[in-house]
Order: sequence, then C-alpha cells, then structure tokens
Amino acid sequence: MSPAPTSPVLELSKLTHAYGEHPVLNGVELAIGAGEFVALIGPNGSGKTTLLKCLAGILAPQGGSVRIAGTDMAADPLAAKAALGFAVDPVLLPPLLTGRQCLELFAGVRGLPALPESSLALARSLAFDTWLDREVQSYSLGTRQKLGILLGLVGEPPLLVLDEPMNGLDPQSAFALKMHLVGLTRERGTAVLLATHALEVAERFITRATLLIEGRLVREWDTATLDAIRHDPDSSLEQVMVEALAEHGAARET
Ligand SMILES: Nc1ncnc2c1ncn2[C@@H]1O[C@H](COP(=O)(O)OP(=O)(O)OP(=O)(O)O)[C@@H](O)[C@H]1O
Repeated sequence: MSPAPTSPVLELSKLTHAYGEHPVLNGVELAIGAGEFVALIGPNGSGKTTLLKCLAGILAPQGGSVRIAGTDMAADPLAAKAALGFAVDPVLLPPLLTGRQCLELFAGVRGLPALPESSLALARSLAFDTWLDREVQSYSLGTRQKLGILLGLVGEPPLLVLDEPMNGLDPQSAFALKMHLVGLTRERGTAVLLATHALEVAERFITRATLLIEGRLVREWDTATLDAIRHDPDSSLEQVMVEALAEHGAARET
C-alpha cells in the first residue's frame, strides 16, 4: 500500500501583490512538502523578497492565499506564523538587547519555557556564542545576520523561510548553516524555502529549484533533474538557469 499523501507544509495559491501601480507577484502557485529543501531563484527585482514577505505575513498579499501547515494566513495569522521560522532582518534587531535576550524573547513568543539547546548548539556552530551576552549595537553586520537567522530558527518550526541567508557570513559559518539546514530537512522533516543567487552553493544540497521571473514561477527542477545535473561534469545549475533565463528573455521579445 502506498503511504498516505501528506498535505504540504506551505501552499501558495494565485498569490498576487503590487506596490502601487507596479505589479510584482502575478499569481504565484507553490507547494512545499515536509523534508523538501527548495531554492527560490530569480533575477534582481523578480519579486523573491516580496514573495517571502507575503508568505511570512509581513506584507498582506492583494490576492490569493498562503497556507502554512494547513492554516490559512489571512484567517488565523498567529497559528500560521507559529509554524513558520523567518530570519529577522538585521536592521530590525533591537540595538540595546543582547543576543541572548532577543533569543529568549523569541522562545517565549513560541511558548517555550527556556531557550532551547538547539539554538545554543547552532549559536556555537556559527561562532555566535561569544556574542550571546553582548548588546546587538556592538555587532558587525555578519554577526547581526547570524542573530537574525538564529531567531528565525528558534524552536525549529516545520517551515523555514530564508532570504539570502549566506550573504555576509564567513565561509565556516555559511557551511555550518547549510549543514544545519540539511540536517533539519533530513532528520526532522523541516521544509525549507531559500531565496538565493548562490547557485553553485544551492546546487549541492537542495531537493528542488524554482525560477521566479516577473512575479511568476516559470520553471522548476525536481530532485531527479538536479541529480542528473550534479552527475553531468559538463553541466551545472548555474548554466541551466542562465539558459532558462535566456529562453525566457527570448520568449518575451517575440
Ligand atoms: N517597498 C517597495 N515599494 C515599491 N516597490 C518595491 C518595494 N519593494 C520592492 N519593490 C519593487 O518590487 C520589485 C521586486 O522587488 P523584490 O525585492 O521583491 O525583488 P527580488 O527578486 O528580491 O530582488 P533581488 O534579487 O534584487 O533582491 C522590484 O521592482 C522592486 O523595485
């Protein structure tokens, strides 16, 4: 007997958004299941950050729906957000709190009695532990970025959404974060959606890639296709993506 299909952790249906008269998302459809590691790829200005903000409830989409772990974001935003980890923008971190105070606040919001050991372990992997008891205002940009990521991952919710998380991280920390995310998808069935331009990095560990152009998801590469690309010495995700972009550009001109 085949296993019962599990419902997606994230479901976007006909999502639209515009800034004033400028449409940015044009009917985005996406479903991500437990244990999937999906890269959201697209040229500058294609709408990746807007999409992530809409699905995290930071921006209210003008049309369509967002469901997280079966809960509709518009109907019950608190319950939907409880199932979502979204890295906090470094510029929004409170300057006078310490990293530990920020993390404890987030743990409290998530209903946890104390800061979980998983957060402290990740802090050590990211070499953030020495910064835990210092004020955010003394952090470098990369250190702020680490805290934003740690905050998003507090309590290990079933869906993690990250916007260029490796940007600004030193190579050891970027590697530790990647390994941590891969571990979460494989061992806990966490679903990860990662917006990135770093294709050579993403290629090695994602299970699916999807390409956003002008607010539409126009192409997708599944696990089997990604495996074939990885095993072909003459191919790479970067090359395949550049070709897809060129095809789309050609199609737009006709
Ligand atoms: N607050 C805003 N007000 C008006 N326009 C905006 C706003 N934020 C983004 N835009 C516009 O929306 C479009 C999509 O921007 P968005 O930041 O979502 O793209 P992106 O794919 O994340 O880009 P990048 O890869 O450069 O980070 C762009 O044309 C951008 O100029």
